[in-house]
Order: sequence, then C-alpha cells, then structure tokens
Amino acid sequence: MTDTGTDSVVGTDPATETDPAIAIDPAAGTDADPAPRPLTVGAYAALAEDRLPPATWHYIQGGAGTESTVRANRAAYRRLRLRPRVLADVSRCDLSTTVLGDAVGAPLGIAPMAYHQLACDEGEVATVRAAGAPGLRIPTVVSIFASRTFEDLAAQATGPLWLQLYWLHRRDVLRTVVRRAEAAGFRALVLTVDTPRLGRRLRELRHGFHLPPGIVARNLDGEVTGFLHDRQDGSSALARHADAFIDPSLSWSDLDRLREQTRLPLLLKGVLTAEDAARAAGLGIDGIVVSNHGGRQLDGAVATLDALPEVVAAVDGRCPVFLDGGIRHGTDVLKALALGARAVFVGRPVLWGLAAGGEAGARGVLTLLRDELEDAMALAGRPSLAALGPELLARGPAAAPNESYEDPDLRKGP
Ligand SMILES: Cc1cc2nc3c(=O)[nH]c(=O)nc-3n(C[C@H](O)[C@H](O)[C@H](O)COP(=O)(O)O)c2cc1C
Ligand SMILES: O=C(O)C(=O)c1ccccc1
Repeated sequence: MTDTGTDSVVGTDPATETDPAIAIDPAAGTDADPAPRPLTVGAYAALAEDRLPPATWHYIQGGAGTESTVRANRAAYRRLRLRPRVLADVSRCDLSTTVLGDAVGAPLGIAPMAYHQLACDEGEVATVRAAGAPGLRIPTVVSIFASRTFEDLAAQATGPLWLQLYWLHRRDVLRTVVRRAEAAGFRALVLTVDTPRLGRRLRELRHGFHLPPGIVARNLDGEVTGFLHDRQDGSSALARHADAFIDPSLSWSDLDRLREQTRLPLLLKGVLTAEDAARAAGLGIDGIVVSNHGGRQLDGAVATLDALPEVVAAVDGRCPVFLDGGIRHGTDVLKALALGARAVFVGRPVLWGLAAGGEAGARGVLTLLRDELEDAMALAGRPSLAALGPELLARGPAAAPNESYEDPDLRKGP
C-alpha cells in the first residue's frame, strides 16, 4: 500500500544518516543544512508516528468506533473538484482576513486539543508561538484541558487566543476559568456541544490510555482532574474522567447563563445540522464551528464538509461559520471557504508538527497549509478570499486517496 515514491521525503536518508528532526529545522534546505523539509502535512504525521509512544499516537490519531467518520471527513474533500478560472491576474494573492473582528494572516486556526505536552515538552506554548508567526497570526483555540496555563500562553501569543469549554458539573470551576481567560486577554469562548460523553475510541481502550505523570490539566484544580493518570486495562482514563466531570445535561437553556457571565463572544463547536444551526443563530450565538470532533465522537456522523452547506444556509449570514475536520491540504481549505466557511481549524496536523519538531514543526505544518492555499488560489484564478463561492466547485468522481502521505491514519488500522 505504501507508495515508496514519497518515502524519501519523510524518512532518514541512509546516505547521510540525517535525523528526521533536522528535516523540519527552519534552516533545512539551505547550504548549512541540506536535509529536505517535509513536503506534505502527511509527512509530518509519519515523523510523529515514529517519535511518539504508540499509546499517545493512537490517542491522537484515533476516532470513535469503526472510524468511519474520520474517513468520511477526508473522502468529502476528494469528491469535490475545482473549476479554475484563467487570465485573472494572480500576481498578488491576499490571504489575510478577519475573524471575530481580529486581523489574521490566513483563514486558518488551531482547533482545541487537550494536552499538547503529549506531543512536545513545551506543549501549548510552542503551539501559540507557532500560530503567532509572522504571516500567520492565526487564532489558537485553547482547550480547557490544556497542559500549560492560560497566563503562560497569553504571555507568548501574538495571535488571538480563544478558550474552549466543556460543560463541567462544577460551574464554579467554569466561572473561574472564564474569568482567568478574560483577564489574560482571550478573545472568545468556544463551547463544545458534541461531547456529553466521550465516543467509544477503540484505540484508547486497547492501550488502556491514561496521562503520563507530569502532564496535567494545568488550568483546573485537583478536584476536577481525577482518573486522568489511573491505568486500567481495557479502559480509557480520559473516558472515565469525562464521565465523572462533564455534565451531559447541557441544553439550550443553559447558554443564556453562560452568556450572562461574560462579554466575550460565544461560539458553539460541534454543530452538524441546519436545525441546530438555525436555533443557535436565532439565540444570537456569535459563531458556529461545524465539527464532528475529528470523528472522535459519534461514529457515523456526517462529514463536516458535507454538513457545511446546510449550516451556512440556515445561519443565513447571522454569524460566521467555521469548520474543522480532515484539513490536510491547502485545497481542502479552499473548498471549505468556497462553501461558506469564514476560516477553518486544524487539529491533528498541529500535534504531528509538535511531535516532529516542537514549535518549528507546528509552524512548518501551518506555513505549509498557508503556502498550499496561496498556490491553490493563484492556480484557481481566485486571488482574493472575498471572491470565493460555490461556483469554484464541481462534484466528483471521488479521487482515490494517496495513502502514502494523505491519510496516514488509514495506513495502519486501529
Ligand atoms: C488529541 C485530540 C484532542 C482533542 N481535544 C479536544 C478538546 O479538548 N476539546 C475539543 O473541543 N475538541 C477536541 N478535539 C477535537 C478537535 O478540536 C477537532 O474537532 C478535530 O481534531 C478536528 O479534526 P482533525 O484532527 O481531522 O483536523 C481533540 C482532537 C484530538 C485529535
Ligand atoms: O480527546 C478528545 O477528543 C477530547 O475532546 C477530550 C475530552 C475530554 C478529555 C480530554 C480530551
């Protein structure tokens, strides 16, 4: 299955015995360091898989159940093809835009993910520094389960920080984290609504996944961090933790109480239907993230790219619509923007970058996506984001995945 034609991009070069880590050094490719930089996001995944302990790799990579939604997220991009226009003067392509009123260098952001220290020692500090690199300055959605403090992140960030919340039983703890995020200058709250409990993630169960000592939910007090480090064969410590501390009774009537506590914009993450999107927009929600949690929650849930048009139509311009799930190429970003996303969020690839090379690796992944998007805009004859619309797209036939680098999650089964 592996296409050996791309292996040389990612692997150790036997002639020079180059450490793959050097391949993502910013100096890579120069005279001082002739090692090639990874050419694809998938190449970072291969580096990450080599470097991470198997249990950590499978925690990051896995989805719920048969992982059909993980695969569907990718397949949806392969079914859409692009209709390039020509003679469009693409001598300058402008990727800059605004999100929630903040200027950003590209229509990209980092999806909230727990415990970035699983991928590299600096954890989320490396992530926010990468997101703030010149030419990017993109938002980072910081998980309530971040492994570095909000204050440390705010001190290092030059792009906007948003805080992702789970609806904890302990509302007092929620109030405290919201207040701390406000004081640290965070720009928005993102309430995740697809996780009343954790999906059945078979890879976590098989590995008895638990947090290694030293990695903790740094922004929560010990009263709400139970189970995270407890190993139990055939069981996920994260699932037991979520069962104990995430309140599955969350419903529409709770949103007002959250909004009363803060002047920050409130977004909902995990909406997949027109019905829910219309209701959220009607309540004055400030943004919607179309997401199926990267296929980690309801196995069989619709692909996010397929859900996007009905959500955009239902919202009808009342708030911005964002998307995450399966973004691995600049052309994926272009397709989501053409269907009405204001910006897209990137999940696993950021952790692959961190694992491959810390801040430089994460910056490498984000810069690659940005550069690929610029290439795609130029070659599609769409030099500005404002001009993007559904006329850019044509339906199928679905192209087969290039499994050697596009979908590393497909190369090795659960
Ligand atoms: C390791 C990992 C941890 C995650 N943790 C969170 C989290 O704490 N909160 C949340 O709302 N979503 C979480 N997500 C879901 C992401 O925000 C996002 O929806 C998903 O990863 C996007 O898909 P992608 O990984 O294919 O880009 C997590 C995803 C991964 C892979
Ligand atoms: O792993 C996840 O996808 C996730 O969202 C999560 C939920 C609870 C605790 C840690 C991570």
